[in-house]
Amino acid sequence: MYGAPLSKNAKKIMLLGSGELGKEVVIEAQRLGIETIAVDRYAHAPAMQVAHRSHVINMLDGEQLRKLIEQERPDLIVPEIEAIATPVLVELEQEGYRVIPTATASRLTMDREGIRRLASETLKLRTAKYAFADSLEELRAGVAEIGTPCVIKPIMSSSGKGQSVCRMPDDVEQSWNYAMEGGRAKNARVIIEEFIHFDSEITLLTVRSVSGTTYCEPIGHIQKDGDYIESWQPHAMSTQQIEEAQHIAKTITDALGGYGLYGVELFLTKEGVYFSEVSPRPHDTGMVTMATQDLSEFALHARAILGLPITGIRLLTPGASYTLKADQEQTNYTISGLEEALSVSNTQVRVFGKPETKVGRRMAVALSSADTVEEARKLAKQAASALKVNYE
Ligand SMILES: Nc1ncnc2c1ncn2[C@@H]1O[C@H](COP(=O)(O)OP(=O)(O)OP(=O)(O)O)[C@@H](O)[C@H]1O
Ligand SMILES: NCC(=O)N[C@@H]1O[C@H](COP(=O)([O-])[O-])[C@@H](O)[C@H]1O
Ligand SMILES: [Mg+2]
Repeated sequence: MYGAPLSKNAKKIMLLGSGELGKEVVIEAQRLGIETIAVDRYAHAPAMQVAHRSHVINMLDGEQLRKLIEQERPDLIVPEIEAIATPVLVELEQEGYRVIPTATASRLTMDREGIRRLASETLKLRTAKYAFADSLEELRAGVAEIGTPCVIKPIMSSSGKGQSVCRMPDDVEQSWNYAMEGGRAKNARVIIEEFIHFDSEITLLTVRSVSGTTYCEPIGHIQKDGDYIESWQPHAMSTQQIEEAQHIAKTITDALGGYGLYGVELFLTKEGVYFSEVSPRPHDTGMVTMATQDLSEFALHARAILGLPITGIRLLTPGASYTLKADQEQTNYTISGLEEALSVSNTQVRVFGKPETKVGRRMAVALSSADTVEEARKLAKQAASALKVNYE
């Protein structure tokens, strides 16, 4: 039971992080008559453009974060990125605020160490071998222990920022410097992971709601430099692989708890399924569900966090997504080619409206459906290739 947005009985959600994923969550929440507040580190972020109001703060600054939450008093605090002062969210939860899915889930997934130790050491899930390092010297020792090739990532980063593959011991210094430039927080800690030669990788979207735990059909994807380029649904898997994937997803999401949609990232190998990481929120590769499912991952997240039932998730058609990325840093840009992209059959485009481009920044995505995944992938790629970022 709640009133109209902006009225005294409104139900308010506050998004911490306001990128392309949050923009769709805001749209879905508004379809249910929710008042939405978008927060991020910069103005005119995508979700801010559709929310009722917005704030620009440094979300890694606990004082600023607490002050804003106490001023707005949202019913639900909905983290949309990792880089947030999560200890403050833990305190606020103890004081009676609701954090989605839980403050502990956002604290543990804020950095790669918390979630990796939970998955591997506490829950005994199969993961790549790993070590941590706080300095170049420790990194050399970590690489010697794990062996090459290995993957080196800042413990707090996303979309592949600061991530590199270290192919031989001589690469260590370059990987260290790259990680130091790419990390989100000024934290000089990295994870070293054994390189897994997987056959394919998937995201298993897993929803925890008042109706229980439900899984979407698996989403296959291809990543380049640690960031997703292309995804499709459903990804062909054996019954045994599906069972193993769902078991891992259930184990990790039960441990993290709460209501909401999780993106469980898994590697499929000959030796079995590996847990890679988990987002306690909609996943970038899951944007494909806007073209494939009756309820997209964003609609599912909105329903779940509001405590509303989810009686089933229907895959209506195979589909695919393909991203458009910028390759320069500019404040003035245009996107061209929409006419051509939308001439591709069964295709939609989402333009995020980010105010600036950066090298490798995702600016839009093409979404296509077809009778087969192969055909959908071709269409989405064709549409995305027609789009172009132009700079002044
Ligand atoms: N140990 C590994 N072995 C092989 N490939 C890996 C490994 N770790 C990461 N990768 C590759 O890099 C991609 C990105 O890694 P990861 O998901 O850890 O980074 P991220 O920055 O958290 O990305 P995102 O925020 O987009 O999920 C993976 O999807 C996979 O393709
Ligand atoms: N892999 C996580 C992911 O895709 N997150 C999405 O990207 C935004 C940041 O984009 P930006 O770096 O372009 O501002 C986040 O706000 C979220 O929507
Ligand atoms: Mg990932």
